Formats: sequence, C-alpha cells, structure tokens
Amino acid sequence: MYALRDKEMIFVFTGPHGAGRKTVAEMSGSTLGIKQVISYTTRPPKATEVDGQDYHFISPGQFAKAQAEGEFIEVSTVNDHLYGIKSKDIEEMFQRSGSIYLILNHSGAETLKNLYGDHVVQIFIYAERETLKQRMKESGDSEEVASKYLSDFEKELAYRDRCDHVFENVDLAHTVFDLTKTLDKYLNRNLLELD
Ligand SMILES: Nc1nc2c(ncn2[C@@H]2O[C@H](COP(=O)(O)OP(=O)(O)O)[C@@H](O)[C@H]2O)c(=O)[nH]1
Ligand SMILES: Nc1ncnc2c1ncn2[C@@H]1O[C@H](COP(=O)(O)OP(=O)(O)O)[C@@H](O)[C@H]1O
Repeated sequence: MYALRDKEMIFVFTGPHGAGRKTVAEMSGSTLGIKQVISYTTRPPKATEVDGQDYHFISPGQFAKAQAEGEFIEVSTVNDHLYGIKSKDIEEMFQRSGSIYLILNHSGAETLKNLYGDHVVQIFIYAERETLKQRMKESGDSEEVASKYLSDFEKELAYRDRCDHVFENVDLAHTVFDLTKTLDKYLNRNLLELD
C-alpha cells in the first residue's frame, strides 16, 4: 500500500447516485488543481462516457486477473457490476497532484478511511429522493433505471453521519462555492504545516 506523506490528502466524495458528486467534485477539483483517481469497472460505458476519463472500462476477465494479482486496494459490487481502485493509480496520481479525489459508494469510502485514516476527508453530497428522481427523469432515464439507482438510496444516505462534511446539492453554484472553500481549508492547512 502506498504510504502517504504528511501533506497528502484524499478527498472521497460519497452519497446517493445522481446527487451530483461527480459534477461538483470535477468543478471544485479543477479550481483547486486536485486530480481524480479513476476507477475500473466491468459495467458497460454509457453513450456519453469516455474510457479512461469516466472509468477504465474492462472485461470481467481482466478485472478478475487484476484482482487475483492484488492490484486493487478496494473492490465493490454495485448493480451486479464490479468496481475497483488500483493502488498504483493512487501512487501515480500523487506524483502529479499534491492531493487527490475519488467518487465512491459508502463501502469504498469506508475502506479508504480505514486504510488511510486522517489523510481521508469524507464528503457527503446528497439531494432529496424526489429531487434525484426528477433529475433522472429530466436526463432521460427510464422509470426502471431510476428505481434501480434509487434502490440504494437509503443505504447510501445512512453513511452521511460518518462523513466529515455534508452538502445538500440543490443549487449547483452554491454547492461548488461552499465545497471549494471547505477543500481549500484542508489544502492551506497543509501548506501552513509545512512552514
Ligand atoms: N467502492 C467503490 N465504489 C465505486 C467505485 N467506482 C465507482 N463507485 C461508485 O459505485 C457506484 C456505481 O454506480 P454507477 O451506476 O456506475 O454510477 P455512476 O458512475 O455514478 O454513473 C457509484 O456510487 C460510484 O460512485 C470504486 O472503485 N469503488
Ligand atoms: N445542483 C444541481 N441541480 C440540478 N442538476 C444537477 C445538480 N448537480 C448535478 N446535477 C445533474 O445531476 C446529474 C447527476 O450528477 P452526477 O454528478 O453524475 O451525480 P453522481 O456522480 O452523484 O451520480 C447530472 O446530469 C448533473 O448534471
């Protein structure tokens, strides 16, 4: 496992699917120069997704091989598909960026917290169930797809109390503003500690 240096922070965005974790993490991340560690998955790409950018899309066979060779620091199954993060990607990303972020479900967030302790800041992004339903409908998801995603809603929501910061993502600009200020405090705290 990669041993983190004092100033290196891992921001984990978690919360229910569709809450806007990816959207707000990308916006704050690009403002602050923090890079994302991209997960590997056996789920097929959606029409708008790009391999290596949204996920590394791999076959179940490739996933099993990497898993058998101990490449993953964490693996989770969501809706019958496998997801995982590779240790080497965390290490490589730290070489490019002083701090990193990931977007994970509650089990991935918990695993990273257990592994990296105080270096991990858990950020919970959520919106009300009805809001998520409405957003999925507007983005063209069928009732069936939306209800599949919402089936994990309560389980993900229950993780909220374990997180360091909680943001209800209603107005996007507002969330990103508050989030960026919060992350910046951690980054500046590290700079001060280096003095
Ligand atoms: N534990 C874990 N969760 C992940 C990983 N990669 C993605 N996830 C989360 O697992 C869920 C996957 O759902 P998916 O339907 O693919 O949603 P999407 O990626 O948000 O479009 C989301 O909550 C992701 O944030 C990973 O490597 N480990
Ligand atoms: N505050 C917001 N108001 C309305 N729509 C939003 C807001 N934040 C995100 N979205 C939209 O909601 C959808 C889900 O966002 P995404 O970032 O993919 O969620 P997650 O990563 O949590 O699954 C996207 O279409 C995104 O543009």
